[in-house]
Amino acid sequence: MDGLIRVLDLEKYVFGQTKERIEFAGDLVSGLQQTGFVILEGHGIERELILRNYSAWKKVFSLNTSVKEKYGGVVGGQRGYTGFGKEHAKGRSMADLKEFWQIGHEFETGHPMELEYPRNVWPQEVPELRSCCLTLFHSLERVAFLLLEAFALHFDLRLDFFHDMIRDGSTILRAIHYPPVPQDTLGIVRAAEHADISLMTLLVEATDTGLEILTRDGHWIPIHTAPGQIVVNTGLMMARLTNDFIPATVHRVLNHHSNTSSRYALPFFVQPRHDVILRTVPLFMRDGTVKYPPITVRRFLEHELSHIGLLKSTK
Ligand SMILES: O=C(O)CCC(=O)C(=O)O
Ligand SMILES: [Fe+2]
Repeated sequence: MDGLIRVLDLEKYVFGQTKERIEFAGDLVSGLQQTGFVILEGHGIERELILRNYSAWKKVFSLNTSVKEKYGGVVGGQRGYTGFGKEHAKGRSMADLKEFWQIGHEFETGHPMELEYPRNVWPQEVPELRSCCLTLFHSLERVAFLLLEAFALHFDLRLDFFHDMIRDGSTILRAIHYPPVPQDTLGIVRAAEHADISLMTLLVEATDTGLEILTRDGHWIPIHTAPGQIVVNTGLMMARLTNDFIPATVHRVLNHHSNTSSRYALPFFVQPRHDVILRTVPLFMRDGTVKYPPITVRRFLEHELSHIGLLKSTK
């Protein structure tokens, strides 16, 4: 099934002339429209930065649980550490086999957005983490800006249509540790099938295989990536804006039977500010039907996070 997921080169957009930019934008949109996933090269993020992040995060997750727990407890796991047994896929009661740590935007004192999100939580035991993690965060955000600009170009929207939503957004970089899988997992997997809540997700190369997507005709296929490639997928927020024209494709991370080692992953969930209203863009209402009523990002996040065990249920 290799070849089903398109491989795109972002340099074609960044350095290309009008014709090449338009071609890139068309390939991006049709790739996402067909499978909800594309693979990106030429994104300009140095592999060395990614490897430095993994080495710092491995140190963090190898700390004693009692130490990691000191950095937990932020409402909804929005920032800092969330331990095993907390998050489960929507509709599942068994938690995924993972622990994770989330990082968001940092604002200077006095910035109007300073109090909008919980503050980042950094482990004092791994002092080198903050700088390489924030560098990766901003590098991934730059890639997201470019991809969403190409999206807007393809649909003849204002080029900063999506930028206006995600600037200072509720975007999250999530570092995940999936430990070696126990012999008998009773059907529990590293990450059960789910669609992402985000507008778009960027996944820099995970340290092991296991990611699979559900195709439109109901088959699970593995995603294979080469070193340095970024997997890009669209989430529920994009599906709402586009009336499902761009899907939020279901995916999962399977345990591999030979797994005696940990797996680490760094998904970057690109999300708008809380006050942004997710409403279907008129161009996607071709036959006049709108599948999803408008909802603020704040309300949508509360609703979705309550379904995966991270927030108490909301009305
Ligand atoms: O671990 C991965 O490769 C992907 C994780 C994922 O799908 C998620 O956290 O939403
Ligand atoms: Fe996901």
